[in-house]
Amino acid sequence: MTTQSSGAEHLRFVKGHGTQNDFVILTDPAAALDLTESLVAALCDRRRGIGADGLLRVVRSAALVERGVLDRLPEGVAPDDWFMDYRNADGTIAEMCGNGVRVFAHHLRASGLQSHDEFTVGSRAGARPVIVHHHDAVHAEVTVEMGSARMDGDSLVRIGDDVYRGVMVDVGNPHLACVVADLTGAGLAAVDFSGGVLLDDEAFPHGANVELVTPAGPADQHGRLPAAMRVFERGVGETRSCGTGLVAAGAAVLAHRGDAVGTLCITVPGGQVEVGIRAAGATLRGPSVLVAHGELHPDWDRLD
Ligand SMILES: N[C@@H](CCC[C@H](N)C(=O)O)C(=O)O
Repeated sequence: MTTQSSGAEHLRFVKGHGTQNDFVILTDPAAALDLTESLVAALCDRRRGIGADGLLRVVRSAALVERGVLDRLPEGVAPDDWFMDYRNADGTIAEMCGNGVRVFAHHLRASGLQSHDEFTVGSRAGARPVIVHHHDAVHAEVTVEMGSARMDGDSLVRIGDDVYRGVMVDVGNPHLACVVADLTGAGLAAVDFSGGVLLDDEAFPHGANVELVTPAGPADQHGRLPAAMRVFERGVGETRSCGTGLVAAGAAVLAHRGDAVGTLCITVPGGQVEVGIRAAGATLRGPSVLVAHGELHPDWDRLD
């Protein structure tokens, strides 16, 4: 985790992204770091720190319980599993991050912390089995078993002057997935998220991530339905991709068609991801890129 220089600690980090949803990765097996909200927010700040949509701490699951970060291990997570301790860019904790799990799994394989291609990643939402299809030091393709996408009624969101109706979807974390069937690609690109999103607090007491998704024609030669999506993330703002949001959007598009299962290829501003919705659970398959390795200066956050 650290190297010593002049008696001061230099915190090592990796920077990575999954379809341009980007993360600072800190390897901290024994949960020795005190990840305060302000520390995470400063690290994720694009001017003051490294800059990212979120932070992934790589930690042994048992260590989080021993250090009191978690009360108990989430369902299906073993004490020895590597745990993705996820934080949003504003420092808040979220239960799950789909793009994060792909990048996390890639980092484990590329760094040698994991020697198999199929293993389980722990998250606050439970165990997330992964398959690393191929990887090198920079690029990988990873499938994540995302668990179920539970749909639970409708709600509304205001974005600028427009109000959208969506379906509330729990993918371990909360989403409002709005299928806007008559929106063109250009119309989707023109939506202005700069004023944020206004949700129904009663429907989402802990906030939610909001997806606007538009189906984009018939299935491709692989039987995948195309769609396009933009997302506004809780604790971050607009991001160029959101893995849990892609699963929520995929389930919502299928429900809109009257289907319970199917496969989609969804385009987001940061790239393309394949989403499978099955009775047994959802899958997310897509790329991961490890962009850089670095070391924080011990005085990096001194403000004078
Ligand atoms: N970008 C993530 C989701 C991160 C958590 C989210 N902002 C929340 O607060 O629930 C993804 O890829 O799923």
